[in-house]
Amino acid sequence: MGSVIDACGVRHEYPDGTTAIKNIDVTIKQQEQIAVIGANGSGKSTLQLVLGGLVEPTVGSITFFEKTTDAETVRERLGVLLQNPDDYLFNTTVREDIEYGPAQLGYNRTTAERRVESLADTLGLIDLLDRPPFRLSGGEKQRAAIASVLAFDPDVLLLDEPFGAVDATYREQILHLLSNHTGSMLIFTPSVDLVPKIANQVILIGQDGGIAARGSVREILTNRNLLSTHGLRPPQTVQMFETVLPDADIPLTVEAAREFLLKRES
Ligand SMILES: Nc1ncnc2c1ncn2[C@@H]1O[C@H](COP(=O)(O)OP(=O)(O)OP(=O)(O)O)[C@@H](O)[C@H]1O
Repeated sequence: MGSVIDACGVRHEYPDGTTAIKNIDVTIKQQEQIAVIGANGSGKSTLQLVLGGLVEPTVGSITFFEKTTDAETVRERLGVLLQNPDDYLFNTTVREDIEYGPAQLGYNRTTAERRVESLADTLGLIDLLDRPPFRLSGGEKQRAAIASVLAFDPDVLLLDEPFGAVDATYREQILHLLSNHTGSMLIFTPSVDLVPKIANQVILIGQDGGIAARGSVREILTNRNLLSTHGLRPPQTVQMFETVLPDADIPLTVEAAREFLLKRES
């Protein structure tokens, strides 16, 4: 399968001399769904900016879609959601913000409106479409920002903490939208509990800003020593079952844990 992002020997230093990420050699292939986890300050957001083509690496190179190192030529194929939703919401109304993507893609008016309505409906934004984005709550802003990124229908999603300010109901809706995304997806997050629901692979960023490990969700999230070396803990279900079950059988989500317990009772 072809690669969508190929990073070779990447390092990024901020102007004050801080090295945020280093020795990054990573290939993201079509349709891979990867959670990039790491402790606070390990370099996840910087890696997202660099892999999303918004920041040039200080050293090394990024090739997009096996054809270019110039992110601007493939900008609309990369859906980058930054940590701060205010970075997306710059129009007069929420509707205009979400419509911006389909308009850029040259969709006709009816198709664009349908896309906006469908995303707004799933993300509970219908009644907020005519509001100025600055009059939204934190969670509403985050949902509007996600809608405006998904409206582009990009080939690759790079999402920094998409669930941060969002409540449980809309978290499920976002998970549902993301599970329908057929392209590649990278989710950058310090919280491991949702990872088994959204990803099938994990990249662990170490506290030195390098890739400490890459593997299946189960392989990485049941490895308590590896996680604790890099300032993280396994998901709660792993913490509950790790002394009771072998790693291969530990339920990774609450739903899987419930199923396991019900089966055991019957
Ligand atoms: N603009 C900047 N100038 C200088 N150093 C920075 C800048 N932005 C981030 N850093 C530093 O780079 C390192 C990586 O930061 P980054 O924001 O990429 O980490 P992160 O893993 O996303 O953290 P978090 O989980 O807290 O969001 C940290 O040491 C941070 O202090």
